[in-house]
Amino acid sequence: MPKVTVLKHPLIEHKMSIIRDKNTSTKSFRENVSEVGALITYELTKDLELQAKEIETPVTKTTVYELKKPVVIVPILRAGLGMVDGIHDMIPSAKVGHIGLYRNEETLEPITYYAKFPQEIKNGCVIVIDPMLATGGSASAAITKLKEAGATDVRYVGLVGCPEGVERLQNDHPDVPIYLAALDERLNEKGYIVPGLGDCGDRLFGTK
Ligand SMILES: O=P(O)(O)OC[C@H]1O[C@H](OP(=O)(O)OP(=O)(O)O)[C@H](O)[C@@H]1O
Ligand SMILES: O=c1cc[nH]c(=O)[nH]1
Ligand SMILES: [Mg+2]
Repeated sequence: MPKVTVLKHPLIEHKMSIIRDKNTSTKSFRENVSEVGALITYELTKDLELQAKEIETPVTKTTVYELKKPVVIVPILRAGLGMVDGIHDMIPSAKVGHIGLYRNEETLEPITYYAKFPQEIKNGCVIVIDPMLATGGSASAAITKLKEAGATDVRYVGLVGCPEGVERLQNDHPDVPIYLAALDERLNEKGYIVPGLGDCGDRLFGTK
């Protein structure tokens, strides 16, 4: 089973308190989602491989260490876009791929409408982003598409998950570690996470 890491950090808890509040403005919601993305990146990347390189500081020659493999960030549209800037600020060399999925509101099955990945997915570390891990159908379908395109080192990052989504992702992709800011109680009858934060895409983009 892949590891599930639920981050425990006062700054993440505080930002989640703002994100979950239904009275938070679109601007503040967007800023806090991106900032939690940046904070999760620290934990998410702590096992990335390094390679040695010789450089000169203003004082002397020395050995420094840089990331060995390329990093590719792949947000699941739309809501995944909200965490891209925070993660990209931490890893400016990362390439960004995109996958567009939406859930059929009745069946909750994900429908793919767009996919564009850089070639580095084949030899790089691929970070799939979707703030909400609800049934897990969207994250699982996105990762399947990435693997079909050649990705081998994939990790998933989200804001809020629930037991149903974690179980689905673990079963479908046992090799993919999961990083979340919070693991909530359950899904409701409409497929929303409880207590959750509502519809993340709508709250990010002001569409409701
Ligand atoms: O785990 P799942 O049950 O698949 O649900 C999670 C998905 O639902 C939401 O997307 P939505 O379908 O609302 O599309 P949007 O991001 O374009 O709003 C969310 O952004 C996830 O992609
Ligand atoms: O609670 C949920 C579940 C799926 N998608 C969302 O945006 N929110
Ligand atoms: Mg979506």
